[in-house]
Amino acid sequence: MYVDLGNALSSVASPGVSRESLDRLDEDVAVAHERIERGRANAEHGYAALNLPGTADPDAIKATVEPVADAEALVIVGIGGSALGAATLADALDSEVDTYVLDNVDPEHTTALLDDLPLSETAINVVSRSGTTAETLANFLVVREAFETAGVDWTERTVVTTGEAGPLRDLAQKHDLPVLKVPDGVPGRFSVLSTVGLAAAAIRGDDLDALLQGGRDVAESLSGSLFEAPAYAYGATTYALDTRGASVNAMMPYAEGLETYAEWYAQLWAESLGKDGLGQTPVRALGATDQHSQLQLYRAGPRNTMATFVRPRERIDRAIPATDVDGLSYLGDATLGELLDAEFEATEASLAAAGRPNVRIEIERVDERGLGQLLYGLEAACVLAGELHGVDTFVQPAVEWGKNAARGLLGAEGKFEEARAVEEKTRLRVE
Ligand SMILES: O=P(O)(O)OC[C@H]1O[C@H](O)[C@H](O)[C@@H](O)[C@@H]1O
Repeated sequence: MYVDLGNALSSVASPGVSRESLDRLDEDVAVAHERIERGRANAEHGYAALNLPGTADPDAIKATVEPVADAEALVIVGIGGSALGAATLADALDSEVDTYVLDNVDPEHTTALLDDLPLSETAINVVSRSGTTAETLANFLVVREAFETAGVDWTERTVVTTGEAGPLRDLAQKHDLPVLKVPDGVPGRFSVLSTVGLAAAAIRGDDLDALLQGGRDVAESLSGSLFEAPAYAYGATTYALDTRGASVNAMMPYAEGLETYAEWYAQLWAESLGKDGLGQTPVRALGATDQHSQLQLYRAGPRNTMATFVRPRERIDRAIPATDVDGLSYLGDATLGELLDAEFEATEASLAAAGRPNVRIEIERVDERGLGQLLYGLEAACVLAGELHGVDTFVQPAVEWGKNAARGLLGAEGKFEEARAVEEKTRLRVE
């Protein structure tokens, strides 16, 4: 993973960070790095996730999913950190296994998907760390029933990924389902390189070793200086820009397969850093598509936004056929990849020319190793940014509040006092 901070410097952009400020910030990076290393060494909650490239066991994962290795289709049932990592891999990597993610409880969508799937050839990977998340459990019950109605034994087609205990673990034991344990100390949004993201990847036939190798590439580069560790360079620069007014960070990969990566990043950034009145709002964008929608705002709107560009240095390319149509002949000398790269360079330069901060992240190509680098790299960047901001990166109490309110409304057992806030809503109706 390569990071270029040039367009974040105050000589280019406002807000921007001076080279001298980065040098001073590097002392804080050294302190934060020590804290992170201590957390990793003691496998503390959250920090333990940065050990996954060395602790995940790809062979055990492959062995556990073996009963569904013949699947033609895969449904991942999960939400948030229990879906977005696997969804990112599925979006980016080719597989013969058609992969679908049920991470919402829209009945029309769920019904349409189940109606279309070849259920007897379909594998289910139901994923919930807590084993209690209402959306995931509800969707799983619906999927199960669809299999039963079609006369397909769902117990033969299901792999469960969950924590040590909980309702989903109980259900798996009752039906003797293959179960993968979510490792201790790994919050959902940091779990893609564990059983949470890798079970689906294994069913799809992705190269787990290369994914973990990508993670190791970045892990090995972590050091006490942002000038030596690309992941820290990114984390420290976003922190510096945020504290200087860039409260929005638009993630804009220039690769169609990385569209879901921007979604994954949005959860990582929002849930980890949005605390104590702090945080940088993540925005999902896609190059070149969103040049034609969002870019106007980023170049000419309020000076509160930084852009993060991600691009692979190599891609499988395709020539643009020659044409003699007036004004279009220049396209015939190019490839689609060259056009996309030109759009990328032009957009980056256009923001810099307007004094708008942006950072470039590159990988060699969108493959398992490159994805391992991008995923682990942003996790390490996020942990560093959390240290610099002084927030508790690994909790999400605000999300838990809403989960409790929804469960209370549905009449779940237990005291969900948050549900009362729904009744107490302030109303000013206009009809
Ligand atoms: O894996 P689960 O326990 O089902 O949790 C799924 C998701 O639930 C909540 O929304 C949390 O805020 C997320 O961080 C978590 O990833």
